[in-house]
Amino acid sequence: MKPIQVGLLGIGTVGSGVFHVLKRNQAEIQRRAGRGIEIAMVADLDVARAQSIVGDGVRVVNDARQVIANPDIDIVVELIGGYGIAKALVMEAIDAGKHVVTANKALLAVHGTEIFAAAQAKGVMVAFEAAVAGGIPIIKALREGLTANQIQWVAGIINGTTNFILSEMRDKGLDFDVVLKEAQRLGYAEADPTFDIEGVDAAHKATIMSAIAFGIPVQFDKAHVEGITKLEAADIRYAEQLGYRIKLLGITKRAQEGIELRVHPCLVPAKRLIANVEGAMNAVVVQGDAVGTTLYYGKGAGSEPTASAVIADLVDVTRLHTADPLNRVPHLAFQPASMSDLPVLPMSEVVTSYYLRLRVADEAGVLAKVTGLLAEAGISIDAVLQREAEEGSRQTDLIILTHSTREGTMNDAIAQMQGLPTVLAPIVRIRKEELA
Ligand SMILES: NC(=O)c1ccc[n+]([C@@H]2O[C@H](COP(=O)([O-])OP(=O)(O)OC[C@H]3O[C@@H](n4cnc5c(N)ncnc54)[C@H](O)[C@@H]3O)[C@@H](O)[C@H]2O)c1
Ligand SMILES: N[C@@H](CCO)C(=O)O
Ligand code: NA
Repeated sequence: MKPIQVGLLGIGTVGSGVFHVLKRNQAEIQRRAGRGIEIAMVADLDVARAQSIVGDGVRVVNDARQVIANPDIDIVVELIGGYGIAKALVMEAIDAGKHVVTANKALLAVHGTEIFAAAQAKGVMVAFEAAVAGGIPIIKALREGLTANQIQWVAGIINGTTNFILSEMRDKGLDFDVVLKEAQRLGYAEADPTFDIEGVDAAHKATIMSAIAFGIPVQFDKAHVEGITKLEAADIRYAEQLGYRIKLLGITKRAQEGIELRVHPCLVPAKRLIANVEGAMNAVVVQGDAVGTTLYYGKGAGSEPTASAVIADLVDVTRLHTADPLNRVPHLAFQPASMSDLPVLPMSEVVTSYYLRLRVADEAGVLAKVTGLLAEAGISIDAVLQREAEEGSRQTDLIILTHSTREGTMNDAIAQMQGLPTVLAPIVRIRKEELA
């Protein structure tokens, strides 16, 4: 049988990895797919660079629409990125009856509902393993491997750039800006690195996992998004002293009244495996009612790790190309007619535990006032760490770890404590998850 014909839109970091791995492992991949997979055409704005990657045997154009219009192309792989031209091209490819493979989490988190509906109507597949945690097969695990389970929660380190920054700051005492530059140099960061450091990239990925875990539409606009730019070195140190590490986590949870969907820095017990995931590595923990806790670990970014996921999708699409469109694995794991309308909860309804740091006057009775306000709010305390005032200073840090409470309740309690004359600076609050 003729190899399935693939058109690549964009041959940068990920696209070139796809080309090289497909070439290197061609025979093995064909044995798995049951059919050859051939990159027949490439579109990139930089035609000369693209041609130098693929050699003379592959046609390179600068207009992606020529790939979509080519009747010989069966699968279009979108590796341009962003919500702009990439969205138009993906919709046009679907409209032209092509299957689509993409690594573009931003696109799917924001426009996924429209894209999956169009693909469903047209009877084509949109595959996106590379969009979440790069090479880690987390989409496959959630959608297929864990399909027997009621998923209870998913929590992950799903942005390599920020995990790299936190690791380097902690281990080497380097400054944020220095480490960010290094992450960019190493190719981990997004084209616009604010997406990484402000938690947006992780929220894109958490949004996609949330949809698959709970059978809800993708709703990036409902996600709570906080990055690492406001984290202070003092909190990283105090967390360590209390037996925790601070990680930027993407979390989605099934709660009583709806679904939690949030990205923020989080204290995690240092003894958990995920707390020891360092550098640019990613890890996702999934809790299912039947399977219990499972952990997925690996490279969430980079040329060949991401290509590994793109090619897995190419193999899946190749295998399923001839299958009954109504009997394929559904895009969001649940049958389109069986999606749930459980709401994504506002952050005030999220239930979690907290680390609080208060800069307080070093005088008698402060601790009693603060703990009194927490007790009045019904928030119970897990641990307290009071620093000795530094020589010559009349201020000190008071660190409190709490048990679980509603975020709205905590907001009110923080406002009350902030009003105390002995609380001298804005209270630092970092959420905490035991993840067990
Ligand atoms: N780099 C990673 O580690 C990684 C990991 C997971 C997912 N992703 C996602 O994969 C996608 C690609 O990322 P990348 O790192 O390879 O980006 P990149 O910038 O290295 O490559 C993008 C390529 O697209 C080309 N391009 C831009 N506009 C084009 C257009 N209109 N028509 C044709 N080509 C065009 C560029 O010339 C470039 O070669 C993004 O959605 C990204 O979020 C990347
Ligand atoms: N910028 C992303 C790339 C992989 O999606 C990261 O740092 O994880
Ligand atoms: Na993946």
